[in-house]
Amino acid sequence: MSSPRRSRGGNLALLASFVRPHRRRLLAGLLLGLGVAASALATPLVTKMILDSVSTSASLTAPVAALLGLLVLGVVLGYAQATLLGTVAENVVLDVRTSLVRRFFRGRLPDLQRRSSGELVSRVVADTVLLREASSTSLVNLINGAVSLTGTIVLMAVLDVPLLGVTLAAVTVVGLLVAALMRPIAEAQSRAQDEIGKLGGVLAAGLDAVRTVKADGAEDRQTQRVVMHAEASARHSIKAVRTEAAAWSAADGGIQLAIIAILAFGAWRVSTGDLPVSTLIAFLLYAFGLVAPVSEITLNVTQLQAGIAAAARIRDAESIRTELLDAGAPVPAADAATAGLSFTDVTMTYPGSAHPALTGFTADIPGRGHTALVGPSGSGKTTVFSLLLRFYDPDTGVIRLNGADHRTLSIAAVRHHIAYVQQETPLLPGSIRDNIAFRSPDTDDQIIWQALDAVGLADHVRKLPAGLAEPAAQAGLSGGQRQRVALARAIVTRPAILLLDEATSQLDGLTEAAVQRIITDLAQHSAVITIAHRLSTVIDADTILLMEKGTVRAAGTHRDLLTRDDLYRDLVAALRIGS
Ligand SMILES: Nc1ncnc2c1ncn2[C@@H]1O[C@H](COP(=O)(O)OP(=O)(O)OP(=O)(O)O)[C@@H](O)[C@H]1O
Repeated sequence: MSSPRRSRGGNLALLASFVRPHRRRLLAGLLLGLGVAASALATPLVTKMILDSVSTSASLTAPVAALLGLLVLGVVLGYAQATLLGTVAENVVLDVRTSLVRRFFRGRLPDLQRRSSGELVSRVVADTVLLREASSTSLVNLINGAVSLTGTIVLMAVLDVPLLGVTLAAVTVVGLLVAALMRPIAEAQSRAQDEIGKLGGVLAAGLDAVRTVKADGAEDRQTQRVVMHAEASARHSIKAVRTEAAAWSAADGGIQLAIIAILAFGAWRVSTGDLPVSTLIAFLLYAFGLVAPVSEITLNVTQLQAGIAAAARIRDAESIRTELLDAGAPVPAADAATAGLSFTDVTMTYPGSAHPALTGFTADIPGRGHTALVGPSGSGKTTVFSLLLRFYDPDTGVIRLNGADHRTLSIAAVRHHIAYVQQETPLLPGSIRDNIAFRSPDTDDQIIWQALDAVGLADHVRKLPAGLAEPAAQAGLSGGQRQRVALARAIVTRPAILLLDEATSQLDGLTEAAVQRIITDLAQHSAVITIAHRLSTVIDADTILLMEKGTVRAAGTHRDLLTRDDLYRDLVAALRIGS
């Protein structure tokens, strides 16, 4: 995704919006910077006083002391400014990182799925670094540089107007040249960062699928796909660096040329008696002093531009809409008449999709018992789960939970009511304990061990060097064991509804038996809804909902459907789940 391009004014306002919460400290940083600039500006004037004292044989003590005082003042104020601005910069980065990460985890699924996770990671990791300099140091240094430049020019005017004319001519030419180079630099920097975002996306996807990449011998091709973006980024960055170097050289060369012109013109005026030598020396000191603000302005404008582009990308990531997790009513208590779930004529089309995933889906699922969803690929089984978890809302129709319209309930309350075991069960960061007590981190170890026992993993975990504290990623868990960890996570919460998307593969005998036991056990007091992929699961289901093209084609028990539905018979035969 390329970053949005806006007007310069709009971009500066965008950058300012990140800085606004820190404006007081930024202002203090600016004032300290002005102090540094003032002490630097006063130095040549005091130098002139010393030179004049030499010719008039006056005491040198006061001007030398003033010079030392200015030196100490400059150093102290400079130190204070650097630490203050550095702290502001880190705080801006921390604020942005915190708000982005919060937004990503609270983001609506459709918005998140439109972006690659690698790109989102690069927003938090890389773009915030560019924002750091721009949002504090560059902004303040730019103002300091401009003030120093103006101050230097004013003091030059006080010293000698004809020499100032030479200086201004040089500064104007340099300024115009540098300004012309700024836009190409900004564009190249922005393109380089866009490529880094894409690189993050391709790299993360490739690493997620590293087993497939290796099995298919695609290491080099995959590397090339990532490196292609790194190369493109480097190409744009090199272009930016070259143009920046041209801007620097123009600025530096222009000022050096001005100094030579001042020296030649000034020396001639000294020789004609129009200019005292001390004035020429003071003027030259100011001319040398011009190098610093001019290069400061050049450097900070380029940094500011990079930061502005990063700010635009960060704001774009912030357009991910968040879920209002707590708005709405709690889930009503179940009574005999209303307990469970009902779908009435539910239709749902994924954003951007031409065909509905569910159409006229109607079903009643009791508050207790095992309901299995069976159907061909793409028939809408996962979509039913996504609607129940409120990852999406139906376009039309009503879902009721214990009699209450699902949409009037708070998302947090609905999800609290449900445990979800995905087909692909990624391990979460942290230990085995963290993975199982994910929903309630203070769950008692005894309950965790019971859950591990129920899924047949207790012996395996006991043998791990750190037991429950073993980092999950290092615990050497097979696909089936990972699904059992997810099952253990689901049952420690004693959910009112368990959604289980059964693994199509990876189920060893032990896992299959554990799944079976848990379904039977939980179904005594909860609604267990499975997307069933094996015979043992469907045979035991109290009700099977046979789905086709986003709707319920038939409902009944395994035996029922075997006798009366061709599609079910075909599915049973094709999946080899039938007897
Ligand atoms: N995020 C999405 N965006 C657009 N269309 C989607 C999305 N997810 C699913 N679909 C489409 O919605 C329809 C139903 O998909 P769903 O995943 O619910 O089917 P399923 O029965 O679970 O399939 P499977 O058994 O293969 O997992 C399919 O046509 C699918 O292509």
